[in-house]
Amino acid sequence: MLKAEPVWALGTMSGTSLDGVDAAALLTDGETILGFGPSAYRPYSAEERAVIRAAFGRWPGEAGVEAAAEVVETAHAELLSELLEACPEAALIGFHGQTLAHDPQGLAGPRRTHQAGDGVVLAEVLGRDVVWDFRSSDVELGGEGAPLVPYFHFACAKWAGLAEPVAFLNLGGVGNVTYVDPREPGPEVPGAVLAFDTGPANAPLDDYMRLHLGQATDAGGALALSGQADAAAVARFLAHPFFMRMPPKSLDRNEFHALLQALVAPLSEADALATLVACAAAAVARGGEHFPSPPGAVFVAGGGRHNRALMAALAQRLPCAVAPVEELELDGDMLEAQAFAHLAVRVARGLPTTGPSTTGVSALVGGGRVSVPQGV
Ligand SMILES: Nc1ncnc2c1ncn2[C@@H]1O[C@H](COP(=O)(O)OP(=O)(O)OP(=O)(O)O)[C@@H](O)[C@H]1O
Ligand SMILES: CC(=O)N[C@H]1[C@@H]2OC[C@@H](O2)[C@@H](O)[C@@H]1O[C@H](C)C(=O)O
Repeated sequence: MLKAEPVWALGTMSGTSLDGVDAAALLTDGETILGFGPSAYRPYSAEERAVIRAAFGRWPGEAGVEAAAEVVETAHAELLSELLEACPEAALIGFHGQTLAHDPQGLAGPRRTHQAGDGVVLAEVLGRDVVWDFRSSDVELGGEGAPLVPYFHFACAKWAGLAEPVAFLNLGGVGNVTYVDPREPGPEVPGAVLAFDTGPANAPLDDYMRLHLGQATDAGGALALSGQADAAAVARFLAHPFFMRMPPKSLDRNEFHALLQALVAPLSEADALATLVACAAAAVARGGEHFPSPPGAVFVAGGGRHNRALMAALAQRLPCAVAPVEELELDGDMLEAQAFAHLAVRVARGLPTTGPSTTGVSALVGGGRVSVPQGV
């Protein structure tokens, strides 16, 4: 176990959007952020993306999973070797892997979650201790296994010197939010954080663009901005049982796929995208009703903050200021990768990474396996 001195750690995220892998360096003792280091990004090629996409929804041992894991490991090994040249002092790596399937409620079989990519392989290749498989033990102990970034959001609020409750919103393929009260001493203290997935965010937009326009994304939200949201479709979306559940709660990337694509199928392309944007924003606003008190502001990270239609819809629906995390001098493209550096240090120090208020697990859990290079 590491001592409590701060160490440089690298963290990675390969998110549900499947655009590529983010990696970032962080100086932390697992509680306090002491500095941000270099970061790097490696997109997946179209071929690599297809291999991973073919394994979506699959569990270990099923067809295509090994090939997907190999793509994930290779991409991470390449990116992390590069980042280690910029930050050779990094002692530890937090490797999230790529979520292929997530069923913590056991809706389609046993309760389980599946991140492709083997930390043992990466530890050997990179010659560093690798912390990985962050979600399984939380799910095994009854939690949702997600979201995992909230304890890092708490550290970010402290780092930014905030003195009142705020929310951090990640708009990836799926959205997740953390209500943070930085007046509390630590994230594991009851009342310090409340976190949950808000609902689908960019995934339905990307899926629609790919299926109807042969493009990866609605850049800047331009097409959505030219359309009109269908209020009846948004109301039907909000009638989904997910929105009746109390947090903590989490989502599989594709849980809303069929419903949303069917709801917008009769609409024009611009109206369909405007409606999907309105659904993502409405889901966040619905989630905000669970906050114990109104936050001073919602700070947004993840690719969705580049979508002007989505940011405008959020500003319209939320009862407080909405701003990108850059307003706090944080990097909204690297926040998740930095979170896994922070979480790796927490695991190495034996500190919890999730708790009742973030995943619904009944006790504090330090989730993650540590693999040490054997040098063979
Ligand atoms: N310039 C842009 N304009 C509009 N949307 C964008 C832009 N840049 C990124 N996005 C959206 O953000 C998505 C990527 O966001 P991000 O990298 O935060 O997701 P992720 O980490 O893969 O997902 P998750 O957080 O759910 O795991 C893209 O797929 C796209 O939909
Ligand atoms: C199972 C899984 O990989 N979930 C992701 C996904 O993408 C966003 C949202 O859903 C979030 O809960 C989670 O990722 C972030 C990093 C988290 O665990 O905090």
